[in-house]
Amino acid sequence: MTSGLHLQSIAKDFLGTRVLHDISLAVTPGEILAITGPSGAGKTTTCRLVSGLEMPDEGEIFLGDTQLTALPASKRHVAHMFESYALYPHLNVAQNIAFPLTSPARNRRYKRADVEAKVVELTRLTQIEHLRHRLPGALSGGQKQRVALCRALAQDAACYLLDEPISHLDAKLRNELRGHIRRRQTKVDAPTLWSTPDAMEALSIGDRVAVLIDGRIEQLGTPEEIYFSPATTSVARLVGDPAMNLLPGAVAAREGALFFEREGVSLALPQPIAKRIEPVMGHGLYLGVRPNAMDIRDGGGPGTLQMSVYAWEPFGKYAIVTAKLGEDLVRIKTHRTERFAANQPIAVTLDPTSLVVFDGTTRRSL
Ligand SMILES: Nc1ncnc2c1ncn2[C@@H]1O[C@H](COP(=O)(O)OP(=O)(O)OP(=O)(O)O)[C@@H](O)[C@H]1O
Repeated sequence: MTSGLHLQSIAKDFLGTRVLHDISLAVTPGEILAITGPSGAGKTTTCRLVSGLEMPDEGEIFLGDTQLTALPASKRHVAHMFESYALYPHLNVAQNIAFPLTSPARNRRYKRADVEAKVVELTRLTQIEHLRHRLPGALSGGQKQRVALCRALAQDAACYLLDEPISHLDAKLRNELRGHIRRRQTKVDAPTLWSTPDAMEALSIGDRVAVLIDGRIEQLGTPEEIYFSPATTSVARLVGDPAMNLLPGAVAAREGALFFEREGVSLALPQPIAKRIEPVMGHGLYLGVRPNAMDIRDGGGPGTLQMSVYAWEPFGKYAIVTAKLGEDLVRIKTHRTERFAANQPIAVTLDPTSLVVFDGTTRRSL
């Protein structure tokens, strides 16, 4: 007896174009797998394949020992929260949330008091309790989104699919709800797929994260693996706020050490990185530097990079300085609170222990 959700080598075509390639995923009961990727990467299509709104062109989907692809959507016991909400316009908020529990199509019967208790619990959790008697037409986008979320979470499903469940809420509510929903879903005996274009949201909600780019899983791993060891430059570009800086350059060997070099930059690479680079000496490469692994210094000197300020964005305790390094723009997260003026020269140091190196041709990390 297997448990959890398994997607095995799934492929999907639309109008003769392949939009999902060889997708294999496993999500265990009580686990949240966050799927993140840019718009059009295939997140919604993946959810729709699991709930039965689309059929795969290749591959199989199992929920426990049941082959889902052989079942119609109504028999899959999957709670699907749609990105478009899909609320019933003639039912009020409470009736929309209760609908999957009270609909005659369901085999399980719930007591009225139990349904009411679920509605109260979930509307309270999502802070829409006061709207329980409103029709969807009289709700804001963010309120509708919370109704759709409650309707999915209210179900005793064998699998939960939450497609961009909190994207239209304000930042404070998003932060609060992430924690509440994480706590709730890791206690249920069913897997959860959470789709979001916001990679940082994916890292904070998922036990594991799948990064989907152009219909392919670019990387599947723990939030720490995705953040600290992005497998490719595409993942590196997606993750982080701001994302990792990627500096193109080359490696040169001098005096028994390896240096990252580009116009105006010569940086000795720490030994562990140098070892990984040796096999691809002579290739171009990208040096990946997180904005918080750089610091702005008062003076120049060996090991510092000379840049000029392009833009300065203060955020209270820290600021983001965008600076020009040759033709590239580099983003630096600094705890220095003074104002940086446009074109001001700055000296920047890098923390060598947090550098990531990518092959310039394959764009995979070394
Ligand atoms: N019914 C359809 N017919 C044709 N193409 C489709 C259809 N549905 C989706 N696609 C295409 O499939 C690809 C994946 O779309 P999908 O909606 O799964 O992406 P997504 O990652 O969820 O994007 P978003 O974050 O914008 O919602 C896109 O190129 C999209 O245009």
